[in-house]
Amino acid sequence: MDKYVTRGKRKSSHDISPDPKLTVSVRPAQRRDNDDDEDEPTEVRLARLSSVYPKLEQDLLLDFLLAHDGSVKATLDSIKASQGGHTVRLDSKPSSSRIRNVGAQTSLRSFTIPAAPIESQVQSDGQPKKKPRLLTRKGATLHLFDPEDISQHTPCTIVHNFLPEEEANGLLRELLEESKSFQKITFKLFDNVVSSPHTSGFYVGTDYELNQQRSAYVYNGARMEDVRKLTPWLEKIKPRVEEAVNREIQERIRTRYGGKKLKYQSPDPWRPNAAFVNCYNGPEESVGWHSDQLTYLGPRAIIGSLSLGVTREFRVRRIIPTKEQADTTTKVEEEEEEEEEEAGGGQISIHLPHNSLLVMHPEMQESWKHCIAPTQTIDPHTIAGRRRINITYRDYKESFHPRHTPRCSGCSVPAVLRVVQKKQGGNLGRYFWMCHAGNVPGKEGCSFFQWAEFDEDGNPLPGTTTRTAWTGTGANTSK
Ligand SMILES: O=C(O)CCC(=O)C(=O)O
Ligand SMILES: [Fe+2]
Repeated sequence: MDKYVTRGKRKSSHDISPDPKLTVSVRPAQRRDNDDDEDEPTEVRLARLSSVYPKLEQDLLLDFLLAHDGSVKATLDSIKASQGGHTVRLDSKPSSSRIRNVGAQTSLRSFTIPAAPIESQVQSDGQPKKKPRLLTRKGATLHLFDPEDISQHTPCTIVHNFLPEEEANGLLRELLEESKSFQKITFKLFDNVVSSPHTSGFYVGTDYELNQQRSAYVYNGARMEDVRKLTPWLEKIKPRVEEAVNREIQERIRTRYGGKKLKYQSPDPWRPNAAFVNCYNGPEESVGWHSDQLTYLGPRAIIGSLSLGVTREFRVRRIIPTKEQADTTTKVEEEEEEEEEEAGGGQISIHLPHNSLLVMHPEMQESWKHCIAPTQTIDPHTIAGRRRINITYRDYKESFHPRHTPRCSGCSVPAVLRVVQKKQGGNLGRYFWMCHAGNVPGKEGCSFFQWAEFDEDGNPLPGTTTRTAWTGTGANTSK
């Protein structure tokens, strides 16, 4: 019972935060199911809803309740109003798969957030309108299914049923076979060597890239030996992903950034030339909270992520900044940050079904973290069984090839690109290069540190190679 949503600062009678001081009030015998009682705990409200709609799952009822600020009356009115005309027939016997199915979940917009056409999100002066407030509470998870909700409230967009079915299945079959030889990634976390709780493989397009990856690029302080050529299916769908991601990028610029790309975002089309393929074999396999490495992608990186097989939850949470804004921060981001700060920073869960393409937009890696949460159960997939395959297509930029980027002279490991994600020191949002040897099993890090400077389009500026001793700026560890 720890999933809650709060709206704005309103501490109203409908604030449904779990307050340990609240005692379960005894419901007066004559109370009608649609009366609201200020002191009533969520459990009791849920039980009242459940008594009217016994066949609906508790999770779904809770979602509805939360979408109505905890008001049982408003929830019941809304459900009644939705009967007959709505996509989900709430009064009919719900098959649990239908209710839980991504395609069948109603959107939050349908309930409390006025549905606005995309165009109307941009004001006449070109500035994006403030989005409807939808806040997550610390320690709480807000589940989003609807593409418009996801686009509004996260730095991601999603395309369901992305490929024709036979192609998605062909790709899945091929990668399930490939995944038999995938490895766990090992890295050093503080003084321990840890390995990722899932397996992965890395693919590039050409022989030249393959050689470069083996001889020049460094990951977690080590060379990657197992680099593979894109498989026929990975190669085949690459142009589709490219086309869709570029379309989503333009759509986002138009509808969310007021028609102008973000500072440091590349104006060039996104061109995927590498893919990490992840395999999660069973509900317990996962990937922990992280931001993806910017080192070879540059600032404001964009990633196209295709999911196949078992549906899993992709969780995102904003890294809470302070009021001190860095100059890279956009107006949209400032507003979102303020909201998050007020809310105390919860997490949002995006459900990724088979054959869905998730685009991680340029706000994602610098300001948010993401993970694939371990879970108790999964719905087995007809082809994949317990497994989920995920492909993250990436655009490795020539200007971020290790031959162009700073290298630490104290040890042989090339520097990694990071961003200051914490307020201390007044450098929030600034990029820097640092030695990654501290993350290499068996190697100690050195103090190499250097601020990274880019032009408006995210290209490294020449002559920014002054070496400075590492003093600690509150930077966060990347994956
Ligand atoms: O499996 C996923 O959807 C995400 C994987 C991921 O975050 C990564 O490869 O960096
Ligand atoms: Fe990631």
